Amino acid sequence: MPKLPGGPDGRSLHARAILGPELYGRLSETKVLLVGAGGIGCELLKNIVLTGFGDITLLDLDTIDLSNLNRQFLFKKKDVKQSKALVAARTASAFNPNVKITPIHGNIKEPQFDVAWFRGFDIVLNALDNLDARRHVNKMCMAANVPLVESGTAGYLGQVQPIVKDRAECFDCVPKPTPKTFPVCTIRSTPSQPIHCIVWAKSYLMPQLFGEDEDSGGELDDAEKQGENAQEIATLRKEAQAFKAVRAALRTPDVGKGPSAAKMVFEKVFHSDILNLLSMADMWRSRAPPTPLDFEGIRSGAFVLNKKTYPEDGAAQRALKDVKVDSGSSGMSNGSTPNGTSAAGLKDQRALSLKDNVDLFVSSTERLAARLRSGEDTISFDKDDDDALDFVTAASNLRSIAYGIPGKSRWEVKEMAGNIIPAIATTNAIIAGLIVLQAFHLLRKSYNALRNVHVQFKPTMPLSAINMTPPNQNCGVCRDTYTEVLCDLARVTLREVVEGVLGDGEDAGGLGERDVSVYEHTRMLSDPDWDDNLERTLESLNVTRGKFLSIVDDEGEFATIQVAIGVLPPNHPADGSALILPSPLPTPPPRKPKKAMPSTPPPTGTKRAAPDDDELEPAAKRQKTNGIAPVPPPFTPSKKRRLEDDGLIMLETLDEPLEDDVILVD
Ligand SMILES: Nc1ncnc2c1ncn2[C@@H]1O[C@H](COP(=O)(O)OP(=O)(O)OP(=O)(O)O)[C@@H](O)[C@H]1O
Ligand SMILES: [Zn+2]
Repeated sequence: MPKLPGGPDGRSLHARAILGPELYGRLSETKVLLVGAGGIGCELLKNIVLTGFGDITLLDLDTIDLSNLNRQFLFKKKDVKQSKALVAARTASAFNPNVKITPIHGNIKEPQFDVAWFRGFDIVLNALDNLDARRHVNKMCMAANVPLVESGTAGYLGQVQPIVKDRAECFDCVPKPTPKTFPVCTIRSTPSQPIHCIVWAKSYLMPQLFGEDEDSGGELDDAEKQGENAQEIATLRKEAQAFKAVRAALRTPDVGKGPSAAKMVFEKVFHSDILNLLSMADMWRSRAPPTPLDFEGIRSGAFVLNKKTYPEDGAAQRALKDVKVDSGSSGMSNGSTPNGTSAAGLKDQRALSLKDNVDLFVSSTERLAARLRSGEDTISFDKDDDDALDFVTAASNLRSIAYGIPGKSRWEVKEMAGNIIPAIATTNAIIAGLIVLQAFHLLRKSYNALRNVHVQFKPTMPLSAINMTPPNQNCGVCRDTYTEVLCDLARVTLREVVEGVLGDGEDAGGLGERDVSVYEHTRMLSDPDWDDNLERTLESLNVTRGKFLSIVDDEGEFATIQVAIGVLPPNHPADGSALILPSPLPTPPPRKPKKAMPSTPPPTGTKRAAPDDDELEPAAKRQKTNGIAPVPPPFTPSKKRRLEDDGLIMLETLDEPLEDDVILVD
């Protein structure tokens, strides 16, 4: 048998043969940032360590949970509650003695991970699980001009997207669907599906009882504005007011007299509130009315539906009669299930009877109340918090019973309330492999070889590789011009930064005399008619390290300049300038001139999906601020927005009939 070369080289024999000596030689020096050490992150860390990447920074904000262990194989039971980044780095370091892994237990959005920090990497690999963090890393990579490989999995599906500024779409070029929302009144008065009851328990009841004491009136104001039933809104307002008493009871030590706090909550939400809603006869003309539940009656087994009040044998009655204990899905039995077990066996997957749900409601409410009394200020839903999950399971099932909707097992509630699609280790492994392949193309600068790769549920074609699409010209992230200033935030003013970055007037080749508006994220800090903030320091405006100032040309002729805010270097002399401007100054490219309207829409083959309104437009009109404003809904100062400000009409779809004086924005 031929002898493999020994020594340190034997380990890399295959990798070197496949990658070639040039790329392989560079890997040991390549600085990689891996964001996320979860399902994909663990697989990916193993891959890059074994491939020969030599300098890896691994960042994750979380600690290890027991439920991670089925797929996040770098962790063991003894590691539960420890930092994911630290444990993953320790385990994976042992796979290859030549690797240096720097673990960071932190949030990638923290200010110290600023543009200069990102610029220190040759490539960034995302292994995240949420849109917000993904968008943040995408923007930082655009600002730092570092290639990024973005990825995600959902059950059997997965995707890898290589991103390189100006050559391909960034993560934000294509708007992402916003999570499904439901009308307030469906959730609060007229649920018809299990998910409506789960959302009610998780996002309404739980915050009302265990969250911050705040007025929920805003949501109802909005519903009213949207034309929802005024009488119903008035009833819901009264209902919300009445929460004060039960909130207080939950926070008061039980003195052993009077009804328990859990019973008070039950009677309010499953009895009185339902009676109130029933009094609105109009509402129940075309839909089955809900049934008020009777706490003592259910516990004693005496609870029966009042046929006089509910003459129709509606869905509520059917649910109450429906005894199903044989499966984990959608069953709800009426009787008690002996000793908390069922034919189905597994505790979390069994169908809960009405009495089971009442018992679970009481015990979980008491557990949560005890936590409040022992010092926890607020408790919000977390799928891994057993007390919270029990509460949401029981409360949503009780509401379902009241409304004649099928119930859900604890397991199903966890999936639905946590928006969880069960993770599949194999999909994560395939995606992690594909990320490395795309990373090689980026490191070789073989841009023509880059592909968006999808793992799909198609036995005939489980993988699809799609050619890269050029950036969306309207993208409010990658079409902007990025620059950076270093400054002493306490000394430098907004005017100094803005005028410094714009430079001289147009005669001297700068943008200095143009009318601009300045934003920090969604906050407007100044515009040509409003300069109150210009003499204020960045610190006083809460414009801190890691944030961006967006300088938007009011004429819309030049691309927006995004100024990343950094701090002065440690060796900067104390009496030195408070501001270091970029050199050369940024030169944003001109925007495409506004085109005359073509009479027909562009051919469908080249038409991009119209960006989602939520992505591009603020729900509220732009708001002037003294720097400490409430955060309005996100928006990116975009071309579309500016055109609207210019008085142009924006069309929802290209199919809308065009008026004569409308300019079509391409
Ligand atoms: N802003 C962030 N900064 C750093 N790490 C983040 C950030 N947001 C998410 N993460 C990390 O990204 C990882 C994503 O991994 P994964 O999708 O497997 O989620 P998980 O939390 O491990 O598992 P599950 O959600 O299924 O319980 C998590 O470890 C999470 O802590
Ligand atoms: Zn983009």
